[in-house]
Amino acid sequence: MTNPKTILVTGGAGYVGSHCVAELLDRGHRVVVFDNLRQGHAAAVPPEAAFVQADLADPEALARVFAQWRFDAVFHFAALSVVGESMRDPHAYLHGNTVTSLNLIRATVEAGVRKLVFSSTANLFGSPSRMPIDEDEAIDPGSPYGESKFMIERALHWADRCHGLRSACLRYFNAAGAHPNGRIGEDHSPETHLIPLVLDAAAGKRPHIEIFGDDYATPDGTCVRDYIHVCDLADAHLRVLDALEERSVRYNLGNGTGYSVREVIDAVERITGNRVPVVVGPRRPGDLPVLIASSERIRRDLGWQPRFPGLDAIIGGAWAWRCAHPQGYRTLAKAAE
Ligand SMILES: NC(=O)c1ccc[n+]([C@@H]2O[C@H](COP(=O)([O-])OP(=O)(O)OC[C@H]3O[C@@H](n4cnc5c(N)ncnc54)[C@H](O)[C@@H]3O)[C@@H](O)[C@H]2O)c1
Ligand SMILES: O=c1ccn([C@@H]2O[C@H](COP(=O)(O)OP(=O)(O)O[C@H]3O[C@H](CO)[C@H](O)[C@H](O)[C@H]3O)[C@@H](O)[C@H]2O)c(=O)[nH]1
Repeated sequence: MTNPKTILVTGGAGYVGSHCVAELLDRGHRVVVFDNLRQGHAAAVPPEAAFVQADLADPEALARVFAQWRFDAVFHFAALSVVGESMRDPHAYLHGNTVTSLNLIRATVEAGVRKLVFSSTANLFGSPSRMPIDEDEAIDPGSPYGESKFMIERALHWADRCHGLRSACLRYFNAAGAHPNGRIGEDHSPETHLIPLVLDAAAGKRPHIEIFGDDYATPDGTCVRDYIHVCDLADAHLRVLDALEERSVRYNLGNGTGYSVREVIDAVERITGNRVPVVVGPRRPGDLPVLIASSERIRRDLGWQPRFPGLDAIIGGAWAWRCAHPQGYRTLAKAAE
């Protein structure tokens, strides 16, 4: 490592953030995690990272952190991020996600930090005109969650124009998998994501998986998504840091291959060797039939390419983590007592 950097990671105790922290530390960087632990886990933050438990809604807590460390960049993962919840409580998302991000952007600008990498989402593309979806697709958020992410993208646009804060907006498609080091993985409460739910059903921890609709205009009638390994997302964050010397960027991040809900269930049965009981339910409001990313732009610009592109590798890693930590981070927290 020739040039170690100091990075502030908001939401670094969460799923994607903790994998990015691991990648940063592996590459010799210094990390400060800022997380309120509303969803994240202290046990997901390794001892090599400094940890501040605080809320982005608290500008004074932010000011203290920026006064204590001199950051080279900010990685901003912290957010409310459940699409369905945002449909039931739009204010929590339109207000909560934006106010906390505006606090962070202001503190970043005031501290003279010049780079910020932001977790955006495929939910910006609620009415795609073509598949796969590239960065020129029209923005039409599919939910208040997606709208809040778009509002933050716009705030970052103006922070660049007015203050020279360079940002990368990374629109993740479906993050999945677990770190090969076996220490970190996906543990949300409540869990809403398909792969961990199907794994729970395979492990007998849930009676079945409910398929949200099998009457879509897709080959088997179930929704198709582009699952991207969480470590490939982390790698993209590291690559865009250098690109930000020049200009702000936005990239769609996926593998470019779609898998249906039934294909995910079949893969889980194959990998675990267990049967997954299935119940077909109604469609979930807000779900699109197909979401597949074109990541040609980041491949071309930065040479990014997924290291774990296959569904089996993604599910296999997630299964290994769940087998090693059947209670998720609760297992680790107990062991540390
Ligand atoms: N997981 C996905 O498939 C996916 C897809 C697209 C975009 N994203 C985005 O990526 C980011 C990370 O997603 P994730 O799945 O890791 O979520 P997560 O809930 O596991 O992690 C978010 C972390 O932020 C923390 N946090 C939330 N609000 C905070 C606040 N006000 N102050 C301080 N900390 C706060 C939580 O405690 C949690 O540790 C989110 O911004 C999400 O919207 C995720
Ligand atoms: O119990 C379940 C859970 C999910 N699904 C289906 O599985 C697919 C994937 O659902 P997830 O909830 O795992 O993921 P989403 O595609 O809804 O959402 C993901 O992508 C969004 C962008 O489109 C957001 O960024 C969000 O944070 C991220 O989790 C969807 O078709 C959903 O209908 C089921 O059939 N049953």
